[in-house]
Amino acid sequence: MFEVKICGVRLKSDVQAVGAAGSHAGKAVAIGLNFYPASARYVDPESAETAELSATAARAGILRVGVFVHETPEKIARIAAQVGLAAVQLHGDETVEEVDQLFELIEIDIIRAIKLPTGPISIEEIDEACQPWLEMGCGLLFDADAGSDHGGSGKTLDWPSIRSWADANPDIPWMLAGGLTPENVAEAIEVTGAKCVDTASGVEESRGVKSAAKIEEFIQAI
Ligand SMILES: O=C(O)c1ccccc1NCC(=O)[C@H](O)[C@H](O)COP(=O)(O)O
Repeated sequence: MFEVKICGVRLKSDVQAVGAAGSHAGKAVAIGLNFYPASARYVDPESAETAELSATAARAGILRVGVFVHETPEKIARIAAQVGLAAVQLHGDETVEEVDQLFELIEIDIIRAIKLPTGPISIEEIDEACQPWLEMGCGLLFDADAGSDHGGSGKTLDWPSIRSWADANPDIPWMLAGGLTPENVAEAIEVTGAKCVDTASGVEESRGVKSAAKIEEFIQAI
């Protein structure tokens, strides 16, 4: 679907930076729009600014992924239609029943954040965390467990553990997140074999404020 997602984009200029960097590097890019009110990266789904952000991305051929934490399936479906999302990313502790209901309401992809500890973890433990979501048809995004913040922690996963799981499951597509930066993303890809990477804090000047230069460097480094 895409090779890189820059998550927590809040300004039209951020979208333009992602589009330009994607074109320079010849990469399929996506943006994450964060609809979790407690996040420093929150954008209001009802605002004219968000509609304009989404329209700017659409014109540039950039996919929009909506990030949600503990919203009702009905609200997620309404926002997805309103904003023109290509996928929704569930980053809380949503239940299988809630995700089942969401599948009834939307036809776009559902990405499940699999929040893992930052230390070494076995193939079996990762399998167990993924299994319910794979059975439902969700896409997988591996991220570092951010506790009550849910995401965007800047913490990295144990990449060799992810590689071991990926080698044991070569037919399952997945995405890598968690503390990826322009400086470490090439190594993360080399170690894990990730085909799709996601970052939020690694391309920011300060929490919630994206840097066009870091977005360019990150996408160039892939
Ligand atoms: O970014 C947030 O503030 C956030 C808050 C709550 C749930 C999810 C959130 N972000 C989701 C993402 O896709 C991030 O890119 C991912 O968690 C990695 O973040 P980082 O370690 O900062 O690159």
